[in-house]
Amino acid sequence: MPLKIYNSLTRSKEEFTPLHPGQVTMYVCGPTVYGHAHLGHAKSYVSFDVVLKWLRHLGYRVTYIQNITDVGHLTDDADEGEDKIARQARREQTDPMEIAQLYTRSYYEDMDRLGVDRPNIAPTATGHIPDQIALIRTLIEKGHAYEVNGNVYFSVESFPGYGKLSGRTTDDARQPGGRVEARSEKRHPADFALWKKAEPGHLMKWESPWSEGYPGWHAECSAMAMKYLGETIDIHGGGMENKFPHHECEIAQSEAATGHPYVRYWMHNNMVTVDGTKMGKSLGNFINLKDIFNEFEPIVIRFFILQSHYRSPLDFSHQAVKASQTGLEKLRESWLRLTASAPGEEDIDTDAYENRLVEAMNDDFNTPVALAVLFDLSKAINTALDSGGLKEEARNDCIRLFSTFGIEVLGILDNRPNTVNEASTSIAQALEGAMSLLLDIRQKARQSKDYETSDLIRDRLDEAGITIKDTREGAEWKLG
Ligand SMILES: Nc1ncnc2c1ncn2[C@@H]1O[C@H](COP(=O)(O)OP(=O)(O)OP(=O)(O)O)[C@@H](O)[C@H]1O
Ligand SMILES: [Zn+2]
Repeated sequence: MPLKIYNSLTRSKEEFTPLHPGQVTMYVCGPTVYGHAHLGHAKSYVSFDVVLKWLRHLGYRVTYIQNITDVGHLTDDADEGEDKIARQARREQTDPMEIAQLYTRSYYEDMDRLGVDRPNIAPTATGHIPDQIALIRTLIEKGHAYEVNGNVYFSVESFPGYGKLSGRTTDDARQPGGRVEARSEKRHPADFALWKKAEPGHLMKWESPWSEGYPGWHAECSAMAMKYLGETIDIHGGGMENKFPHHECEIAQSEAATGHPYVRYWMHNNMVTVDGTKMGKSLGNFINLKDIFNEFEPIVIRFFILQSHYRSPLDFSHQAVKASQTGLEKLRESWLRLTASAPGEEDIDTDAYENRLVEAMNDDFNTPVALAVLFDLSKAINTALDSGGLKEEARNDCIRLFSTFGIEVLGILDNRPNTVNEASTSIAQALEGAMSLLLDIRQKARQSKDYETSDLIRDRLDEAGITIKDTREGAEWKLG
């Protein structure tokens, strides 16, 4: 089965074929860096990390761009309100650039801990002002944008495709965000700002042909995506709340400027919620990743996220993450037992498991199903190991499947020594307990002159690679 992706634009699962064979261009909206990343961000970026890893596993050369929004994202979607970064700078009594840099570093720190691969290019909005100005200039030249009092707006009525992603019409959008539009200088209430003239005292501002000001939030993604990936990109991702207005506006301004389709596959992740409400910085109900990492290993959070599909909502609770932790422990134990196991006679139909894993990932990156298959496989492995071990070939295939899907693609198992050490410690403790029991039983058998039982214990342990030595202090055991 070939890879199928749910395309938000056509509202259907489509077979994936990139524009250029063997190569994929992918753009995902990055964070607005005015606070530490929260669990909602983790869902978005872990989900797209798995998309990236699976595409690379399939052999595509993927160029992955994820921007950093460090200017232009206002507190209100309707082109009003304060810049989020500037507002935070005011609160922390520092420069906006310091805020942006502080939280950019913090963001990558958290994503690294979650095992999220860094993008090939991470362009910032402030680093691409000339590109945004060039895009706006083209839109004005082509009659899709107009200037009023130093502000530039995109004219939604000039672009018939406006609304094709979100399903909104320009009439629906008459009052973006459901509010009565305050600014009357727009020709149509749904027109959105491409450039804004800076108010007095505004710190982040640049020279432009229209005014000293700053770009609207939507302009940066179009300008940077097209600069690095070309006029038509294969995959564009982001959270579903960004379909409107952000992505709708991106489509309008990009396609109006180039005359070409902007994105072939639009992908949107669903939301992390708390008691059914979206987790968000502006809503104040967020849980910082740094705080969660004090309680749970980052890999547990990654596992928790991937246990639900990227297009499903994920409700956060401590109990739910604890349950994930227990589940992950089971997988880890099987993985460790498998790698430490000696060959035996048991067989597993690993092809069947592999087919199910590939099918799950090719079915719009269905990570919960892939994880369920890994659990089934781990049960089969445990049963085989309990019955004396796996045949060499089956054992190698199982190791390959765990490495490919558990480590490389899903990133929920690792080879990090501390994890292995933690797991080995618990196995060593269990072994210690079991051995002390066996040696006690053997001692009792010897005392009652039941040499048949005591020899049986010694010989069977010997076969299992454990040597018993009788000393004056009592019996001792060692591996090998
Ligand atoms: N609760 C959430 N669940 C899933 N994805 C989210 C969530 N919150 C944000 N995202 C996604 O993270 C990316 C970065 O979002 P952004 O930095 O604008 O964060 P935000 O917390 O939504 O900010 P704000 O609350 O101020 O709107 C976007 O693609 C967004 O859709
Ligand atoms: Zn964007």
